Amino acid sequence: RGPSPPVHPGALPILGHAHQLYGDPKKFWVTKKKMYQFSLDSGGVSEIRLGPHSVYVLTDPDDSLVIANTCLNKPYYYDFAKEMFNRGLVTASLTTWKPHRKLLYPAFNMQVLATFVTEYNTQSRNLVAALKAEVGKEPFNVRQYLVNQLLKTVCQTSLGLETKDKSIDEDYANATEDLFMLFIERLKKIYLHLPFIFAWSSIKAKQDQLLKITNEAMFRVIDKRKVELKGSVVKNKTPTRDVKFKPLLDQLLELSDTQDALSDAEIREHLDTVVAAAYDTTATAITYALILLGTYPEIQDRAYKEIKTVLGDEDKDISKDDLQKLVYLEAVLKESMRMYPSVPCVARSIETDVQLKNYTLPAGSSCMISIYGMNHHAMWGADVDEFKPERWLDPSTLPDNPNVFCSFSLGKRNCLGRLYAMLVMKTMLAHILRKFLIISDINSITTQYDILIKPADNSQIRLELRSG
Ligand code: HEM
Repeated sequence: RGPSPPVHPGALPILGHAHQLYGDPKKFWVTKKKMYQFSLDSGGVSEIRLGPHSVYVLTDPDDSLVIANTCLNKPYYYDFAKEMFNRGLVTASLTTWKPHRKLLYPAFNMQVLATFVTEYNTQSRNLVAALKAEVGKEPFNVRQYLVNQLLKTVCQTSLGLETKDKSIDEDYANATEDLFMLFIERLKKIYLHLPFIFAWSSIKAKQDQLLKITNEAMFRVIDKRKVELKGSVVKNKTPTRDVKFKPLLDQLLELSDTQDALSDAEIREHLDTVVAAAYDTTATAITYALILLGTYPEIQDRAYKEIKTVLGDEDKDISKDDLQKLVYLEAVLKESMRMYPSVPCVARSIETDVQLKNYTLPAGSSCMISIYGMNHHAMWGADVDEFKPERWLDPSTLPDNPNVFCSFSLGKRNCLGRLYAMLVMKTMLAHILRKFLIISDINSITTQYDILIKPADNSQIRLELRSG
């Protein structure tokens, strides 16, 4: 089989590297960063061991693409989240994922997303109104504001919920966040990887309580919408409320009616997946963009001037065409997502031997594709650790290998919502920047990891009102 990749330092007999995963979310992030760095220093592939299980850490973009396109199943530790998401796209096994990705794909095309832009504007205005309470005060937790607003935005566009509808609210968001913490808890304690031990653990009991909250909330939304749609067919009325788009839920119910393609349980799993995949990732990405803009006033100034040039002085809504013209703002977002990718790694199961450039990875192992590692690869140049949105404006200053930027993952199982994410994030950022001056210091912020990377501190940014 040829040479094996270098093994990350510190492996113990039986445990492997499992003992290094212990500790709080801040320490966990420090450990993960060390693992990515070792892989980078080792030429792009290294190995860690979770007990008897080998996990290869990839930071080489070509090898990562090979894995991303040939190994389409997720490893057994994604199953920890299966009780919540099951056949939802992120956790689905290959046989379910393939037909379901085809079914959901049209719901994320530009034509559909363009109909959401008015909603993105409305939610951005609500966000700006809420943020006014923080003007002139001490640094605060802007991520929490963004989480609340983006959850509402996603509930509108995916579930058709009106703003005042509280079916999916903070309780749902908190339960989801707690569930993620439990999945991580289980990942770190390898004895809990064994289903029969996990079944008797306090984590399983807590998980069941939380799943009851999230499942019941989502089934209530589906049932209510079914009744509404039936009622409107009987009365021959248009089924949509006073919104000008068809939410994902309606599209899935239609598929279930016309093609008998999806059960209610599958619809619930897709909706939970899309909601969970959407609001926290985008909230985190905007948070880091704001912190970085607050740290570099000249970059913030350039972004502000571009917004003023494209939108003028009026407080008008931002159209899809305006969004396309905000090229510097897009560069700011891409650069902050390069430096702080909300999802720093994804994993794949290796079911048959896979030949990479220098190694053959054996069947029965798994692979961690380090998005963070590749976004910090030496291919970016000597200024890899600097926040430089300008690099995105001139293709000759970007690495030749396009896969080296992979904040939305890479290959066939990449992020289905990337276009949605870019549109909503640009709209929100533009609304925030045209109203407020952001002051922050990225160097005072520590990062923690709980599937996503997030600022560990609540003191994230300060706001001043702009005069012009
Ligand atoms: C900054 C925002 C976002 C980031 C960084 C991000 C990143 C990612 C990544 C890395 C994956 C691969 C996960 C894995 O393989 O384990 C993924 C998958 C996915 N994302 Fe996103 N995402 C974002 C926003 C969104 C939004 C807004 C939506 C929906 C509206 C969405 C829907 C999905 C779905 C459905 C998948 C599963 C795709 C599949 O397996 O076919 N994401 N995302």
